[in-house]
Amino acid sequence: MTAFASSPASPTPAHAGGVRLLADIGGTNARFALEPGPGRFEAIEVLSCHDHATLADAIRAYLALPQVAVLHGGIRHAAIAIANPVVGDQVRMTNHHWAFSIEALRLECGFDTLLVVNDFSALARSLPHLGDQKLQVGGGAPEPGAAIGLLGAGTGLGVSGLIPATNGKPGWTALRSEGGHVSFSPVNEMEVAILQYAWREFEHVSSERLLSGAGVELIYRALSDRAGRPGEQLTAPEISRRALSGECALCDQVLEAFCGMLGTAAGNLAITLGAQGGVYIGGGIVPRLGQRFIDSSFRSRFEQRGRFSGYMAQIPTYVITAEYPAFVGVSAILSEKLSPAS
Ligand SMILES: Nc1ncnc2c1ncn2[C@@H]1O[C@H](COP(=O)(O)OP(=O)(O)OP(=O)(O)O)[C@@H](O)[C@H]1O
Repeated sequence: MTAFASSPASPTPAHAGGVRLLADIGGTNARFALEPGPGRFEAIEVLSCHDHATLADAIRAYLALPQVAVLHGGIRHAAIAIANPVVGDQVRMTNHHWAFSIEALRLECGFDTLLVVNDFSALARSLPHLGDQKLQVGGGAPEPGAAIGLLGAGTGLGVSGLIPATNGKPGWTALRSEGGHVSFSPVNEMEVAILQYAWREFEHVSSERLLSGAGVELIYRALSDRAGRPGEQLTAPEISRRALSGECALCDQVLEAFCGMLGTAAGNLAITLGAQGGVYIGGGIVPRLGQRFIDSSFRSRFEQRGRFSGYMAQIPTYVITAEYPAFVGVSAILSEKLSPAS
């Protein structure tokens, strides 16, 4: 478990319905926070999904932590962003074994309200509120009111976006997308070789199979095989570490391939949505690459679009630098659901 300092107290009023519980559940990390008042995130903790048999166990473990328990006298309202499609009451994670009924979980935890939404739909809702917690990587100014794209590589590849609200009100509608599962499209010989290697393991090679932590490891195996060193295995964090320290040329090639492929995927999303409001990159991997990502072929691959290269050159791309942006989105969704009763 990793603990982080609480955000500083702010003068926003307390929620009338008491302290709220917010969670962002990925295939590897379960991030929790308490929200005593609008936009105040406190007692942020990151638990490992693998340490808990069920999501209910992880929630109970978080709420019982001494530094958390002291801040709440029981939770009435909670919202969870989770890495899988959410349709109906039954939830089954794509990249982890947790599965549950939303209503059964609500009753088990004793909440009045439990909202469960897709993690990238929640993250998309946070984009208009990021302020300076993003870093622009190329392109011009975003076109006001135009669609916005979002993708993030972590345990999986999350995809979403924002389109202007269509109900006549100001604001945005977040897309419910499973765009990480589009078919991977190689654009050069090396990527064709990586695809051919991936076909040995998967009948359908989606973008997520390569643009994720497991994907970094697969690219490493593919390029090792191509270099005549088959069978080498390294974890994604170790590949990054060796690449960034300069001690492994092959690892650096893997990161370069990963960033280039992400550029193509981001460009595909931009051109499909007409995302002239920009494309945002989230997820756990890219922020860990720092300057190496900025210096990579990501942006040139984003723009490499034949007759549409000029169109793409105008579209800004951003790396999300906020540490816990999904809490902002999931908090807004819960507030909307409870408003004005709470
Ligand atoms: N330095 C690194 N370089 C490359 N990959 C990394 C690095 N550190 C962690 N990873 C990989 O990132 C993944 C975890 O990503 P993240 O922190 O976004 O988790 P998550 O929110 O649980 O994922 P998701 O929301 O996609 O299910 C793991 O596959 C891990 O191997």
